[in-house]
Amino acid sequence: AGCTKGAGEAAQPEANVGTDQNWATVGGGADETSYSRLTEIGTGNVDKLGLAWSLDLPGEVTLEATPLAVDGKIFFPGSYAAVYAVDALTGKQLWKFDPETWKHNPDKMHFSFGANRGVAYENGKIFVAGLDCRLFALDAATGKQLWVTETTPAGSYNICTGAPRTFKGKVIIGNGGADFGARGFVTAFDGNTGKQVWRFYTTPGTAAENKGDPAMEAAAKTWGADFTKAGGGGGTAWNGITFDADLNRIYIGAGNAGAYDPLIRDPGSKGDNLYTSSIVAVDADTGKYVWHYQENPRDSWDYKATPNIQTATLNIEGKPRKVIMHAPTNGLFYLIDRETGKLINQPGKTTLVNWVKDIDMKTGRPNEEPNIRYETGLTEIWPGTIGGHNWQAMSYSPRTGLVYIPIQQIGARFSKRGDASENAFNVMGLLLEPIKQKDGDGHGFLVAWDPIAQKEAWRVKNDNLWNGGTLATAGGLVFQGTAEGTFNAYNAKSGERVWQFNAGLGIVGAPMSFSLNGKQYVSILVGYGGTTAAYGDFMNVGWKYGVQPRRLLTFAIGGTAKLEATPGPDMKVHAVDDPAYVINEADVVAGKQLAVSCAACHGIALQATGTPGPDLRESAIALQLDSLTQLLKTGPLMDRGMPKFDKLTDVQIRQIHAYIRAKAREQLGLRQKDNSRPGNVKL
Ligand SMILES: O=C(O)c1cc(C(=O)O)c2c(n1)C(=O)C(=O)c1cc(C(=O)O)[nH]c1-2
Repeated sequence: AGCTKGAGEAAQPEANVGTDQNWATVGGGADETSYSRLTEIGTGNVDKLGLAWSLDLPGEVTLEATPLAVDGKIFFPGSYAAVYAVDALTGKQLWKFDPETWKHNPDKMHFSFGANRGVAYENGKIFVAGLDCRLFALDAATGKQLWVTETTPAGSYNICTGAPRTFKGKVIIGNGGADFGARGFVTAFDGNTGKQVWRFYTTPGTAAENKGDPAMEAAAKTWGADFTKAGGGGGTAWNGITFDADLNRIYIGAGNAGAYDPLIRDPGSKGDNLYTSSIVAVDADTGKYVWHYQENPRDSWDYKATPNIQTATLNIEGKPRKVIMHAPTNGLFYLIDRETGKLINQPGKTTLVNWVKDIDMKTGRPNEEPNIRYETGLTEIWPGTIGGHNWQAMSYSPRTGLVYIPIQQIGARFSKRGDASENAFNVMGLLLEPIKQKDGDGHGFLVAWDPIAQKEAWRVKNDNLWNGGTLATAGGLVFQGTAEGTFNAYNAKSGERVWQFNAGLGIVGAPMSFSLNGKQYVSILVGYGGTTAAYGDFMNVGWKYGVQPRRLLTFAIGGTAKLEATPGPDMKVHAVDDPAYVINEADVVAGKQLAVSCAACHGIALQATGTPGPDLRESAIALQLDSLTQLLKTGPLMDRGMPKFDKLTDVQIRQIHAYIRAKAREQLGLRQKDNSRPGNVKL
């Protein structure tokens, strides 16, 4: 298994990289390279690539998952973790399983945004985690539930949006909630029984809880005495988790620290706050700590190590090295020796980065730029909290030796004072908002990155910021969907766009490829969304709730199927006013604060663009007090993802209604725009 012939100097060993016939885990192979070894679809015939079939998915909203293809069937989760099984040849739905999270643990719907990043497969079973963090095992043949287990404690702020991964008869899942100080952990369960095998926490607990656990005792030394009282924690592993069969390890991508401001979450300390913003290697059988590499010591900016963690063997200066490749949200690209957890080379900057000069190669610690820790109260930082690269999978091709990263160029303003706009969120005492200032800000880029030279080979600019993950293939192609609804293929060496398909709706998920009866297919879920869709004012892509269908698309050479034409993007907000309605200003002020709970699904300051819920300024239900009251109190749309808010009083509902009315009038130019910020966001 040497280097691929004729693939150029940078070619790397291809054996065992990625996957071929089946695409049995969200990242393709266990190595999370999102690489297909199939070659039928290539640069020579991609112009003949066409739609083989499509499946409409009524009722779905955001679709973030990479589907799986196993032995002729495609499996994927919808927005709220309903699992679909589809015949891979015909696109016919075979079965659907719905975990009905809203019945089991409806409170968790209050801090959700309708997204699930994937299912796992092993030994004839499909595994999926509901938003409420119950983990289900299903019979892949029938969709029948085999077992279910709770993965988080009752009453926790953890939600589960990530894909489980399987390894050696086990299934592993993490959770989210760091922004609210939830303590992160991953748990491995027996795939046959659902019994817990081990659990690894990514931040320490109380002294009593840490006692006797060396990894937690070591981590606790990097936190002050009062962090548990202050509610500090985080490090939630809500996306990247990778199994390394060579070394029998699991790599955990731990999220940001919560609260973001270290003085709030960890008063009286200057510690690193392990294992937040770190990759942690643990033993796959026992969950015992092996090493960690912290990308952002004492994280203060919502930087997360959660993007997908790739494993590979690269020939570097003539020697095979077992590596991890990682592009976390902080904008750097890390090449790490996976045996030791040490950096192999100086991390490169994949996007606009202003928080760090470089990394000290002796200690592995960043040499931070001055005034990035809001020393003077206001800090502008690139990348911002949305990240230089977020959960959208990057891919790696051994044939080019390049990694294909869905990059974002975006900054954030952090402030402890009142100098922010209505787009700012006050998250536990710290104001933050995304900012666009420099050329290229607010755009995504498909970046081809050389991990050994630590430099860019080429980049393609996207029209919008928040785009899909990538697929690299042995046919010399890179596939990516975009916010504006195109599905593109590029020449993996040159970055030239060689194919494009209009998917009719923005894409955030990643494509995958599989082979059936000797023919290669490429599939992708179409369903714009994700947390960044809530920044409607900042980034209008024009997708409307309930207008463009959510779909699974499958392509093959010679495919001739056509998508039914549907309305294109509409940048206008069709706000509705009732001139007879008299706005009570005190209600608007109170309603604005209450409406913070609506932001994840209806947009920050009610500015929605492709969010999982409608734009309330256009919503017939929300604009009438009676129907809004009915909706919030009785929860008739809970099965569609709209929570019940039965703890709200009539007065509070009236206040929310006044705010919706006011925002509709602002939109129509009938009222002065209010750019002031809402109050503190704390659960
Ligand atoms: O701190 C957390 O635990 C947590 C969880 C999640 C999530 O569960 O999806 C996201 C984030 N953070 C986050 O910071 C982030 O940018 C993000 C984007 C998305 C998404 O699906 O679009 N989820 C999350």
